[in-house]
Amino acid sequence: MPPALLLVDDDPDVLLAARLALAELGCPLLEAATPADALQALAEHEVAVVLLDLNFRRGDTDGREGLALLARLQRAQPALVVVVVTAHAGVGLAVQAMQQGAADFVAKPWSNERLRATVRQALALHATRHEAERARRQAAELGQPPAGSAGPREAPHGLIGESSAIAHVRALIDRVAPTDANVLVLGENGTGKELVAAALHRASARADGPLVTVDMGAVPATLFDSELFGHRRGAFTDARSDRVGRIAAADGGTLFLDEIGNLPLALQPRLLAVLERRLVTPVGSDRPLPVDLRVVSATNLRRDTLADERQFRADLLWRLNTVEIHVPPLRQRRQDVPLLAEHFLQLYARKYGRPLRGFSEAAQRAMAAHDWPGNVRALRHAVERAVVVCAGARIGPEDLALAAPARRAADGTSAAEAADDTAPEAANGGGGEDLNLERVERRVVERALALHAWNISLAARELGLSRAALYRRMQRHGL
Ligand SMILES: Nc1ncnc2c1ncn2[C@@H]1O[C@H](COP(=O)(O)OP(=O)(O)OP(=O)(O)O)[C@@H](O)[C@H]1O
Repeated sequence: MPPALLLVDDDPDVLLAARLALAELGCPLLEAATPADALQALAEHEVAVVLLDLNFRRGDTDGREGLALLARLQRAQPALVVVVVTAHAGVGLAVQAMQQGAADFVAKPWSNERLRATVRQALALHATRHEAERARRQAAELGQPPAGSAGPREAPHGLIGESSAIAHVRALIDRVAPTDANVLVLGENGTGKELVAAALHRASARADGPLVTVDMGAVPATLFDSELFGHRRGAFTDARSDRVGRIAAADGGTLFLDEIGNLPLALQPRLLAVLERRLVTPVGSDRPLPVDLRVVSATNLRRDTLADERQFRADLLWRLNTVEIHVPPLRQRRQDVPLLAEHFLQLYARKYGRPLRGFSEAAQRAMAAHDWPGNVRALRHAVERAVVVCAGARIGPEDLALAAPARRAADGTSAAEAADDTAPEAANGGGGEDLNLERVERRVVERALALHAWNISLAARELGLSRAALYRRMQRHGL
């Protein structure tokens, strides 16, 4: 159900007229005839926009009550978008309302077209505010918790864990962040490399500047120049307007080059040239622009693969890895599993409104024995899934649905081997071919991941999916 539009007026005829005019917008309409009704509607429903008649009490002409209600509505819900309605002579009042935070105004008698256009814009504004709020919450979740709310071992890096390995990573971040040194973050997929990059940015002198991420595995070679360097209008057929490239967008901040190991050899000199000269020339322009940025890059390739000049140019590597931070796989820091699991449990219990009492002992044992080939991301997905499906007060091993390789990994089989022989018979009780679409999909996703050593970009390419689409599937299957 989309959030509602609340109409506040004590004149039933005006309410009816507004209802008729706005019905075609397709969002739920609520009505309130008094301030108390309006505040109650706000408490009981998800409201995006309020259409508030400032002179909602008949005979009231100075709009005092309307303005007071405007303030109370905004206090109750800061993301709310309020459009005020005034009598035709009341433009001064409308201006006053807008100074107090109303987003727009409509004068009576209104034109239905204008009213609809205004409300449409208000709904769009609410969607933007809502999205910004969601992004803010997500950023907090990802490691920028609001002051005072972080757990003791979490702040300020957002990197949870008490293993000496993660303590070492945190100490390196502290030491390196204030310098302008380029940093290369190494580690398997899902170990937290992006969190490290974000932590470096936040703790640097560039924290007030932008942090711009480029997934080097996802930029098609044909769009590389335009995406990174930008283009001028008319530079090629589809260039209808100027476009700022990602590198210029990071000016004054940090450029995070994710999956740098996937940058084709042929394109590497282009990136190197920009990093060496600190000048970027948009496609179709002959004026290089100076850029001031710090580069953090990340890859899941092993150090020795990266050092192989047939894959990666030594001069580019040398530019990127002034400092290297290695984030170890979760199986090498198993002490972090309980803390991370507990953190994700609290996060998702809140998100899904499920007051769970923790993990059963068997679940804790299963998590401790698991190999976690997908690292922290897989743990996060497993706990989210468990929170959603758990029927009891505590999460059991069956809720976690750890993939077969995990359970076998505890007996010594490697995760990749086990992923490779996830037998269909296991799923359908031993006979015939298992054609259950969900299970087939899970197996295929698992195989692609195992085949590419959990390199998300390569597995996504193999499956013909975008990285985001693969992440969604991994999440659904608890991988
Ligand atoms: N130490 C940690 N504390 C809390 N959350 C973590 C930690 N490490 C990873 N995560 C979480 O795990 C998920 C994966 O982390 P992230 O995206 O940083 O990994 P990555 O190594 O960059 O993965 P990829 O190589 O696939 O892009 C994210 O949801 C992140 O918040």
